[in-house]
Amino acid sequence: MVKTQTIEKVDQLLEVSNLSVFYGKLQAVNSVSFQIPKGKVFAIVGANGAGKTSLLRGIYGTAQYTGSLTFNKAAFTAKTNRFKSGIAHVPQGRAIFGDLTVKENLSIGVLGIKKKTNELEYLLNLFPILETRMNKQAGMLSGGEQQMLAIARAMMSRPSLLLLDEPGMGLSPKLRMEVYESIRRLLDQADHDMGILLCDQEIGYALRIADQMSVMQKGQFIWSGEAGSVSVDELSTKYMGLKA
Ligand SMILES: Nc1ncnc2c1ncn2[C@@H]1O[C@H](COP(=O)(O)OP(=O)(O)OP(=O)(O)O)[C@@H](O)[C@H]1O
Repeated sequence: MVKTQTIEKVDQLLEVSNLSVFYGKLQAVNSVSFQIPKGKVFAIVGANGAGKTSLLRGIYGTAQYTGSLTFNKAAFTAKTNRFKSGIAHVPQGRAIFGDLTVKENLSIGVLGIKKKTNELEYLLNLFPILETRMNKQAGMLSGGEQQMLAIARAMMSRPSLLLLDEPGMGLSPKLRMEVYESIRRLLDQADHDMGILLCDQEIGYALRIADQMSVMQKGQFIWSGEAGSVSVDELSTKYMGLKA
């Protein structure tokens, strides 16, 4: 009798095929392909100038790109509104409104979309620290709290895909770890199917929370695999040119 093997069907959230990103004549991303399954954190690590931010911008449609993007089984064109399709982008540098309160910052996250009833309650469960800071000016929060606020604001629209560009930048190792743990928690505790694409310069933090990872260099992926299949030392020495 012939044995049939059951292959688990993976439900892909985002399928990126031959993505290239350009700034005029400069090509920042060179024909990159990967998939993000629902419920997973996909991390892209690479040094300064590797092309991480450009890749996120290509996916979000804010930089000129070629290649194909399929999100929740629908093909994107350059004109598809990514936010309305269910993608939220937290760019580098915590784009919060420092003069507004935490509560006001969060309410901006749902502008322009159909309001659900309990976004705030849902978010405060995921980021309990923000509940104690609701009426505080966002500019007065610590760096880690500001980063959590930026992520929480993006989550107010309950995106299916969250794009995070170096969420630990400028934070102390302790705060950085807190932010990364809250990122993993928000995926694991989300009340809907979602995935996360995270870009980072440092392998160690990303590796702790990622399910899958790629190393990017000069606009291309030079290593891709399961995060659990590799050590920080191996990736650092072999692919990032760093000493163990
Ligand atoms: N707006 C822009 N106009 C022209 N070139 C750009 C622009 N943004 C980025 N680049 C170039 O694209 C390449 C990739 O940059 P990118 O910011 O994507 O890298 P990165 O991996 O995110 O780096 P970092 O970790 O320093 O943010 C670099 O050569 C950079 O100089």
